[in-house]
Amino acid sequence: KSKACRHLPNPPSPKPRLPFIGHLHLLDQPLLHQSLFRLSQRYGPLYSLYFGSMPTVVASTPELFKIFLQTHEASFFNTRFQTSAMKRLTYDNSVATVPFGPYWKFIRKLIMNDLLNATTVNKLRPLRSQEIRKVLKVMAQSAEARKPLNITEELLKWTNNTISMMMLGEAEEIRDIAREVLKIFGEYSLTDFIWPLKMLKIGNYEQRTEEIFNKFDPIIEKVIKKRQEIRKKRKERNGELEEGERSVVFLDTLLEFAEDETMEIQISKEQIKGLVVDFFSAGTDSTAVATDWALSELINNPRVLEKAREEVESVVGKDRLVDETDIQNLHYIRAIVKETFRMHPPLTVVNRKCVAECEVNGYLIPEGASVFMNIWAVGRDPKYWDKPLEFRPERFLDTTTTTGGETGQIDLRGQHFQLLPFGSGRRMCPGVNLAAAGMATLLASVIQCFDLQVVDPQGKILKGSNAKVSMEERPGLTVPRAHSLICVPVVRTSVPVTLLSS
Ligand code: HEM
Repeated sequence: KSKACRHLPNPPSPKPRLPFIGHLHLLDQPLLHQSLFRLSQRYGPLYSLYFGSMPTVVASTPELFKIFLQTHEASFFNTRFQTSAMKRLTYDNSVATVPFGPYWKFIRKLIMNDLLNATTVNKLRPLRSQEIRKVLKVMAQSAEARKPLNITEELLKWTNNTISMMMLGEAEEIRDIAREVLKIFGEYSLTDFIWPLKMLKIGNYEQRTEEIFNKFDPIIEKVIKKRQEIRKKRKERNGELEEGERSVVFLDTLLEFAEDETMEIQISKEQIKGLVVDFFSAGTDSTAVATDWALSELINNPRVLEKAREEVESVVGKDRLVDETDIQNLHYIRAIVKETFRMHPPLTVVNRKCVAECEVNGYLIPEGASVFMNIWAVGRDPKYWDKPLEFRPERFLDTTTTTGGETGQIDLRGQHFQLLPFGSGRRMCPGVNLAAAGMATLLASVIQCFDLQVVDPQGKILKGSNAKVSMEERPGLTVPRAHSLICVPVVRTSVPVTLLSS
């Protein structure tokens, strides 16, 4: 311990701590955020746990989030926790977990300035619009056949295709394997927490990771090679895009950086592949899951749906489909997006690692400890939100004050510590604008075009107050609804069908 911290205790910790498993036996709920919440009611807003041999500190208030993410940002800057599958399948180069240092700075700058900056993202708007049209078309087909549609599955395809198209300029070949990668990222292996098991390599987790890697790697190699060819030909045409050729996608930019010998850091092929997996894992499941929660809340809250519909009709009208550029004028839809993130953050626990011991609220946070910030618990805490279990987007439009401040002013940019679905500070999610705009556009488009009729497991349409969907959660890479959203879409009479098939 450093001199200043020598006398300080660690945050309170449950007893006993067992050999090898530490406190894993206390995580008695299948959902981590719920176990952590339950323990916080007993041990307070700041307590410590051992995940196997990994020391962990759990925080459960916005005031503590601010201390960790802002006041002491430099001490909690580093790598988040990652499983062995994540390490292997991101080529040990995940930007989300790479330690703070020259490579992280370089790649983070590249992401912010060259990939996810407003100009590039705007240029790729036609690609995103096309992917939303595809979802609407599938819904329209299902409506015509009066057949139930697994909307959860369509949303996952939508985000997977969108990210893939923006990143690689194609989606066909990589789609299925990308889904497999995400699936194994969603499982965490006990062996990742308990070192004796790690040595024994219990279970077939490691073997499956290897199998997925061996399928993924040749596909991404092929995609890169294809893109190199396209770039070569484009160079021969002095940068001109060929008729029908897609815009410059993220991979083009990354390859250009890799070839540029004047760069301070020469990005390697392994690092490019790692970033591709990073974007798939960070951007697809999370956006699809959040949109699924939003649609489910709209089904269960017809008042909110009606109000959203009135807004879409007054801003967009009935003669054209919603476009991403409409979102700036759709205030209520944007409030629905925020309200969804408050109640259902896809990443329920924001995670950092302590790189330099420090004092927080009179306790010592030791170097090497993981910090788990339970943002899910704060989103539902009556201390910070008025009637937190009610889905009421209006809270983000009015200026009614709660203990947390004026909720009407709260945004998603990590400055309001009671709402942190995208984290905060220099390691905050760089995809926040892309994700929030994509979600809002998809929601507004579905609201404009369809009524979603809920069906029971036998496929029978439910009516009136029975037409509700379950809000149960299940564990995963992010936290999705426990059951797929299955509905029969019905085209609204006000929408010219020709718009949907064009
Ligand atoms: C609803 C959708 C999304 C949610 C809820 C979400 C949430 C998050 C959160 C909570 C973090 C950690 C932030 C922190 O520790 O302060 C993060 C990091 C990250 N996200 Fe997202 N994200 C979403 C979409 C996206 C998209 C679409 C992309 C890219 C296209 C993306 C790329 C990343 C990357 C690269 C990081 C790591 C940043 C770093 O460590 O420097 N995310 N995201």
